[in-house]
Amino acid sequence: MSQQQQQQASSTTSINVCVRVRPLHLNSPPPTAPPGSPLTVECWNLTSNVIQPNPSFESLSYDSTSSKNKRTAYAFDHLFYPSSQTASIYNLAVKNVVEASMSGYHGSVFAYGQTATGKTYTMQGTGASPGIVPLAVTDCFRYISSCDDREFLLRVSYMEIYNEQINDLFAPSTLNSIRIYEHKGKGVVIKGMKEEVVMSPDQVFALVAAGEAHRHIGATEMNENSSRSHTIFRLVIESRAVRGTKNGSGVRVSTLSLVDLAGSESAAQANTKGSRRSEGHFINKSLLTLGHVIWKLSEASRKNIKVEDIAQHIPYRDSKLTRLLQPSLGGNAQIAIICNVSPEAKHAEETHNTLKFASRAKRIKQQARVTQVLDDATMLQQYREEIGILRTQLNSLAVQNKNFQEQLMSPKGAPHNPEDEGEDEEETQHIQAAIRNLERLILKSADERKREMGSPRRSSQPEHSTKNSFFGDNGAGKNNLFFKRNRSSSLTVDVERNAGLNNGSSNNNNDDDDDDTAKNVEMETPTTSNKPSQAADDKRRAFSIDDEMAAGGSMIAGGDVERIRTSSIRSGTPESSTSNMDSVSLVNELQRVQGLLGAVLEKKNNRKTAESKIQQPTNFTANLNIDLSNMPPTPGGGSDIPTSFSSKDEEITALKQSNKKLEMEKRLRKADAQFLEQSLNDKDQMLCEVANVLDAVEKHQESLEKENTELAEALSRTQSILASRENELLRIKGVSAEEEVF
Ligand SMILES: Nc1ncnc2c1ncn2[C@@H]1O[C@H](COP(=O)(O)OP(=O)(O)OP(=O)(O)O)[C@@H](O)[C@H]1O
Repeated sequence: MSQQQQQQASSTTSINVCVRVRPLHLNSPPPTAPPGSPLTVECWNLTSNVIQPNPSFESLSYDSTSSKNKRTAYAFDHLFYPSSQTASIYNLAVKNVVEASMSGYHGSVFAYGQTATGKTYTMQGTGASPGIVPLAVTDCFRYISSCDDREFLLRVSYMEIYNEQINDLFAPSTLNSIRIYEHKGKGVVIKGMKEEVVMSPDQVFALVAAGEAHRHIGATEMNENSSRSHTIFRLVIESRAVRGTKNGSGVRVSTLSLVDLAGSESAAQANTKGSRRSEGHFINKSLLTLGHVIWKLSEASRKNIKVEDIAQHIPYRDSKLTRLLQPSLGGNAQIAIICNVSPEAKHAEETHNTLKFASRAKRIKQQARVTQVLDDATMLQQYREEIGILRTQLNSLAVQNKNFQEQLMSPKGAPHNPEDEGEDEEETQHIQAAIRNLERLILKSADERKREMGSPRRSSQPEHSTKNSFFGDNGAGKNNLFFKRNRSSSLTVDVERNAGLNNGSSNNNNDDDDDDTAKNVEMETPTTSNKPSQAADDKRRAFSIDDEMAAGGSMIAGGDVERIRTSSIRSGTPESSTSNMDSVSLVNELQRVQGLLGAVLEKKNNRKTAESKIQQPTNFTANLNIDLSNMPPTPGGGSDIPTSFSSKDEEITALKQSNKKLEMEKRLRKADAQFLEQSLNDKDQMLCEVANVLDAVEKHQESLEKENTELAEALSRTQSILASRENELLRIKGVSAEEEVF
């Protein structure tokens, strides 16, 4: 599906870099100092936003090769003392990134630093001191409730990079099926990652808590709950103006990535062995690549070179971490980096390394832009369209009912059939439930909801509760669900129930009586995909199931997650195809490409069949014609007005049947359209994979050709050397070549 995108330019910004110094001792309250006053913590002096070595600790000395370190002072946007609360870090360094993401800019927040310096403490926090993730999530919903002119659709994913492998923390069973590839126009795409549409902070906390249970954590000498992986929590934000929308203003799509990096560690200090040691190796290697990328980006900024212009020289591909972070680091995002350090003298060298990383990051210039998607590639737009269709159905049903009632009231009206009325009522309830379900996923402020409900354009029957508490009974900021999990234990039953994880459906904490009615109606509904309530329910679950219609919105602006979709193509990755490919694998690759092309053609054929199905009248329409033409003649000899009671009755029954069939046909067409769209998306996907593979094959072919040319050149050089040696030999022997032959 094409994605018409529009980007609004913004001014250049720097990365907001701050440093948090961990308390020296965890079991006693950290020393405090009035704001701005100096504080000495073991081997570091902290003053305002400057951190420098404490000269009185010179005797402890670090590595003799780094004597320069002993005098280096580092200044940052903010310096947080050991007594600082995460909430003040959030307010000073992160809040503006979160707000920027809500208004359409990509945003990223990283926690970086040596092992055991408090990265996870900062990102997740505790019940008493919530971390960046719960604070940011709560703020996002707060933003929505105070935003009167836009509506939002939020979805989340949670992943980790463990030993250079990406794991979906919402769906650990998808191990090995997640892939990253570069899509022309969409940038870096992650394929196979599960996303959940979310409607309240508690729902997000429950999901994150459930995801945490799958995260790799292990004990080392330095941290008994050490993260052995990098984790990325990602929120995709779609938003749209609700009033005064001009044509072409589109849907804004942005992401907020909250990244808890694993800590760098020395195998000796962490005293790791076996698998812990190899985990440490992967962690250090990816952090080294991240450091390299940051250094290159900072050098580019120092030389006033645009990051986009040198993207191919930045080693993003050298690790999964930098590959995933490429869209954030690549210039188009608002970024905050929280560098966690230890004040302990024995870690001074590592602390210097972190501070140097932070200083380099500070130099990087970003140019974030708002991305607007103009076509229907966003979920928000698709939901809106579906709601529009359902409302039209509802209105026509109401008109139909009104006409019917009028007919009944007329002196010659048909006899009342309570069963018919029941059916209509049921159908109305289905449609209303479907609208409610879709509307629930679209978030907006309470004022906006009230305004909508008062709007004469809407149906007179309320479809929504005026309650707009995203925050449930807990109230904003309590985040109880988030902290139910002990890092090393599994989830409580309570959390799983709240997350709605077992049935794969998104949970709504604001369920009221109306919603229960909706659920009952849906349960009674036969499960055909063209029932409106089912269609809506399917959409609601769309991000919890494996086989899913693509909505496109999640792949926008690069680096986004492509939602899980069943694909016939699972084997091999473009990345693996590009390296060390011998001729056998080249042949295999070509065969694979042929297979993919075959699959694309097959999909195309399917699509054609579906299209012709839509163009032809359906059986229902055909039957309808027969039914109408076979209507019994009226005993008035062609008069339009039936004279007998029973013929009127038959006419009404026939009309009702034909209406029902028309409705059915409409739904069938809708199902066909969905099928078409899915086919189209699948085809897009396959074409993209084919393009990737062809790229890889072409590249390999080029390298083989180059190798051939080199070999031919080497051969001809060897032949000429051989010829000259032979001539030399003959000359030494003193005979001519002809004499030698005879
Ligand atoms: N500012 C702080 N206040 C109180 N306790 C803290 C603080 N920072 C860290 N801690 C505690 O220090 C310990 C280690 O912190 P944490 O696990 O967050 O480190 P980390 O940097 O994420 O380590 P790793 O990289 O190994 O995962 C935890 O027990 C944590 O609660």
